[in-house]
Amino acid sequence: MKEIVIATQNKGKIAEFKQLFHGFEIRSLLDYPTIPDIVEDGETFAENAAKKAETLALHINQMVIADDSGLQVDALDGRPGVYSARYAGESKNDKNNMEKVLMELKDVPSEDRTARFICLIAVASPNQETKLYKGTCEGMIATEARGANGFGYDPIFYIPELDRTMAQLTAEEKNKRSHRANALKELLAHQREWGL
Ligand SMILES: O=P(O)(O)OP(=O)(O)OP(=O)(O)OC[C@H]1O[C@@H](n2cnc3c(O)ncnc32)[C@H](O)[C@@H]1O
Ligand SMILES: [Mg+2]
Repeated sequence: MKEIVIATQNKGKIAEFKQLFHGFEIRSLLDYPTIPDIVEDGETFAENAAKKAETLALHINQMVIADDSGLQVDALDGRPGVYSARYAGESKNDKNNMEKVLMELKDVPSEDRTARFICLIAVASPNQETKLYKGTCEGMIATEARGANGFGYDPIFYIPELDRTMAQLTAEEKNKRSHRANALKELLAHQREWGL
């Protein structure tokens, strides 16, 4: 089976990529435990995605994909943005991150709670220019967490058309409309360039 290496340690992302890239064997940073932590010090999703993909591609000398993603809340001027994973502190705790967003929005009326998930996928290969593919998914921030599927901010990300939060969708439903799925569609439109 063809193999795809994804520079992520996030088990939620790994599970989604396994479903999205069917027919491929998915490897991740969890399979390369000796590679030092990659510091995400970029100011944009694109910079961080490129850094993650390029760093691992150099270490293993083969093509690597990375995903840098996050939640952008309009009433918070785009926060948590690139700081989504660590919004409530270095412990990277999903529940604390969601509580912080809900607290910051406690006086914001429903019509002003618009938000989106953003995903930048970088593809890096030794001696090739890194390419970036973007996907988004529009929604609203709920007033409380609902649902147990997915990961990260999914329980507070409400999708009005479906009247459910992202965490109330099945994996299949999320993978049809998510920011990650949309970015991957862009990548797959170029898959021949990458020999996939
Ligand atoms: O860097 P890697 O190892 O890939 O894993 P990470 O969790 O640190 O990933 P990011 O740096 O891209 O941070 C993204 C954060 O944004 C949130 N996020 C991204 N995609 C999401 C999704 O599909 N649903 C809910 N939250 C998501 C979640 O809190 C992630 O931890
Ligand atoms: Mg990260």
